[in-house]
Amino acid sequence: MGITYEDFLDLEYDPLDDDLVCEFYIEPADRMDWEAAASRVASESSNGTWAELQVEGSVRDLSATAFSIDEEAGHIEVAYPDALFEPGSMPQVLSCIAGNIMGMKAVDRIRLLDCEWPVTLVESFPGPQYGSAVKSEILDAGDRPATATVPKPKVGLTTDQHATVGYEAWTGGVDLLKDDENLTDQSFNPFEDRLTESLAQRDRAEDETGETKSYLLNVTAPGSEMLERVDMAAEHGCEFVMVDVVTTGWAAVQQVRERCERHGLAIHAHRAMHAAFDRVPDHGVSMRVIAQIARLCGVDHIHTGTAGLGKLENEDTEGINDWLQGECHGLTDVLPVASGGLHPGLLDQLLDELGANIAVQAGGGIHGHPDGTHAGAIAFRHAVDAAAQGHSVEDAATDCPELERALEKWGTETPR
Ligand SMILES: O=C(COP(=O)(O)O)[C@H](O)[C@H](O)COP(=O)(O)O
Ligand SMILES: [Mg+2]
Repeated sequence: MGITYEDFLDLEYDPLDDDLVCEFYIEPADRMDWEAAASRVASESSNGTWAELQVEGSVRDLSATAFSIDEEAGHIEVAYPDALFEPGSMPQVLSCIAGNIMGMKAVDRIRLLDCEWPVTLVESFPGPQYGSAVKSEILDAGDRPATATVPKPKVGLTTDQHATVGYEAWTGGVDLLKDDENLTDQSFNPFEDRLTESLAQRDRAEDETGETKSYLLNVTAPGSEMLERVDMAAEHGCEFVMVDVVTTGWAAVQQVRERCERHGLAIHAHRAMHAAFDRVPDHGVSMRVIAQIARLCGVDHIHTGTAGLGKLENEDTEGINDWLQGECHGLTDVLPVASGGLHPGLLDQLLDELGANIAVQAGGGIHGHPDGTHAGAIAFRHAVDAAAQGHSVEDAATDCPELERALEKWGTETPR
């Protein structure tokens, strides 16, 4: 029996409960009508190809089905049979639903917009260990956002300078020191030295403030080295690790998740490079899907933007955050991180948009304070506390000179 790509289309098909259903935006190529393009997407992303194939037996059980086409919206839906996927392997799932189809000539543009994950596939992934519960299980953030800061300049500080910035920020009220996305193990600030010296300053800050403080240590590294860094974090008493999830790749994230399970370490996902996939609105993979992948793989926090208030392009943050903290076959939720161009003057607007069950991160918005890091941290934390109680940052500034100075410098505007 011969199959061609037309066999991957059935507009009467009703997806099974254990099908993975993916929604794509597509622009069919000139020579392709909508049905042919939708079929080619289903075919190439499951087990077909451009040529007619002679196949026997159960091969067809692995074929995907394009079952809905909305030409006006440019959206199609494709149902993938559970048997197509290797349980628990995110690389293999993505090699299907975001693989060759991203570059095939049958479509001029294609964007994976959203996935409906079936319980069978969801249960094959660990999901987060803590999720937003880190705010109370590890930190003292309670009902307010967790706060974090990245030393700036993002790389170049010595280990001593880095740890000192941490001390200044922690004693100013920030919960978490965070490495920047490209700070790993460089000669000017070696990984293990940074870990031990920062944690020594963390201990000092905890003694002085009586608050729990911790460190989002960037363990990003090739293969087994990254796992060794996770072990070092645990050995030295750190409660978190940070991973650049897109540049390391999802198989590596899954390995880190497995290692972190052993140590009870929470995972902070930095998403550097995501914009290569999600910034151009008519092609690639949406941040919504990247966030879904990250939750399945088991990160506890992930950057999802600032609802347009910060310095970076943001997709539909609210929809992503709602999914990350919504029900999905019993998966633990994920704490969304708002970061990128934030400063104290934006925090009431930010919480109006995103609520308080988030983490908020500021680098320049703390270290760029006219009176330095410690004052910047005081201003940031005071603004967070006030915003979490529904007060404006202007009102909050009346009893916080450091916040008043921050507002004098940055006002309540988005930076450019
Ligand atoms: O270092 C920062 C922000 O520093 P600053 O506070 O100085 O802007 C983060 O890398 C960005 O937030 C990443 O972007 P996103 O959070 O959108 O992934
Ligand atoms: Mg950064």
